[in-house]
Amino acid sequence: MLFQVQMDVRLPHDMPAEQAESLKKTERERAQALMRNGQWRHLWRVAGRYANVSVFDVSGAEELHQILSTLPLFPFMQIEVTALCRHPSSIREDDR
Ligand SMILES: O=C(O)CC1=CCC(=O)O1
Repeated sequence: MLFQVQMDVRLPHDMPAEQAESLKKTERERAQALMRNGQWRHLWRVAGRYANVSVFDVSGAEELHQILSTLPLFPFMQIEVTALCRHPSSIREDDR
């Protein structure tokens, strides 16, 4: 199943810079591992905001929740999930 996920990152202003950089580094490593195994299909920055729009390819809501809730930045993100399905007019073979 495909899910669009919007993540808005809200790091506390008083978080020490070192801690913030460490969290971002571990988040990047985890995201790239999930991209390599195909679960995190797209990752786009929302222009002008500390937010991303992503597409996940997972078995269902439980797997998606397991992934999102274990992201290093999870405690500092507001997350919105939208289930996707194939559009009948799409000509892209990978939109499944
Ligand atoms: O910067 C973000 O939008 C949060 C994030 C998700 C994956 C990653 O590497 O950073």
